[in-house]
Amino acid sequence: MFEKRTWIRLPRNVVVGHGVLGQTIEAVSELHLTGRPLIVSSPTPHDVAGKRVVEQFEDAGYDPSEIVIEEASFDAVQQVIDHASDIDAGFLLGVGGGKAIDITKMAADDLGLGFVSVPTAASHDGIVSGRGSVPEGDTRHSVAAEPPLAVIADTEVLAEAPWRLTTAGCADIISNYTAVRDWQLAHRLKNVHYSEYAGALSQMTAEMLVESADSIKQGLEESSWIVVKALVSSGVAMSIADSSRPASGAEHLFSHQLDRLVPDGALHGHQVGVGSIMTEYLHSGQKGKWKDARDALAAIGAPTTADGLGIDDETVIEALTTAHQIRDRYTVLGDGMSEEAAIEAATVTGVI
Ligand SMILES: NC(=O)C1=CN([C@@H]2O[C@H](COP(=O)(O)OP(=O)(O)OC[C@H]3O[C@@H](n4cnc5c(N)ncnc54)[C@H](OP(=O)(O)O)[C@@H]3O)[C@@H](O)[C@H]2O)C=CC1
Ligand SMILES: O=C(CO)COP(=O)(O)O
Ligand SMILES: [Zn+2]
Repeated sequence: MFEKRTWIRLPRNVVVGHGVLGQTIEAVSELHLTGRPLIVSSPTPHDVAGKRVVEQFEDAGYDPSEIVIEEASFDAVQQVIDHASDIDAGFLLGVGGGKAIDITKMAADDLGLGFVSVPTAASHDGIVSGRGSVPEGDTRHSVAAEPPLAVIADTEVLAEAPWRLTTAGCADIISNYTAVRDWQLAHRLKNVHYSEYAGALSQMTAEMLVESADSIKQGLEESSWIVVKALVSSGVAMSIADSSRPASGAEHLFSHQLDRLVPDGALHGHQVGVGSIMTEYLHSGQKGKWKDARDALAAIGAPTTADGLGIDDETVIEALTTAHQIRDRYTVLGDGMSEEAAIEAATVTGVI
């Protein structure tokens, strides 16, 4: 008997483009959500977009409430849950970078309420995914959370964000190459389930971004358009896989470990980008494609070295040798690298 089943949770409305923040009410009303909206943001996103979202709901006759969280923590998730319960919220909107969006996703998951994602930075591919991460305690990687019912990505807002946030988003996408390689390796060696559709979509997303690298330039709104579409596509790949596997391999383990060792270090995307140079080397050797990964990152202005991340060489080696402990996810790091091998990989690739 045929017993396979799949359940893919995707957003109903993905609205991307110039000025679409002004269409928030339109995009949300199509979802038939009821009750009070709670707008969750962090300080800068609140100023650049959150206030406008609240005003739109007020003007449209809703009774919105808002909360501004300062940091990515379980306390912040709880604050949002408590506030939502106090005001009897009907649905949640997360307005911001990865921090605000993930906290809202996790709170919505706990509350069983609908969630709308309003990114203010094209900095990571969690804007569409049903994954949330709070970098606190031992768990640094994402866990299942409420996927957005709608995504409203205004390229005018995204283009005004600091450029480094956009290059971080590009690097998060470029890291899909090694993530897919790790996933395929785990499939071959450990019989981990591999989705051809999700793997192909994730890889194609990285290829298309790299091919468009010449058009990704500071000051061009078109760049935000290209990057956010790639972030959406990568998030869809995660939704198809029902896992972050298509977009997260050993380069992400390395980044999560850096977050443990250096809280408030570099941006997520920048860390995974540098990680992917080294893990590509581990996959394909000295004459392999690690130079392509490095050159693609350099072309869009993302860091390619420990210096560029502002992280010292010793910490990079410590993160590489201990990254496999982050979670039960088989990658090219296997049961862990020796210090000598880590120094070799980081030196040959010019990361240290
Ligand atoms: N769930 C998933 O699938 C994924 C989750 N992630 C997670 O996302 C996080 C990384 O996201 P990231 O966006 O880099 O982190 P943050 O949300 O911390 O944003 C980075 C910085 O950008 C600021 N910012 C955001 N938007 C603007 C803007 N328009 N103008 C000026 N400044 C702005 C923020 O300000 P402020 O300090 O005021 O908030 C913050 O200082 C990580 O925690 C990572 O784990 C990453 C990939 C996938
Ligand atoms: O960052 C992600 C994908 O880009 C999410 O991956 P993790 O599950 O490793 O947190
Ligand atoms: Zn990522």
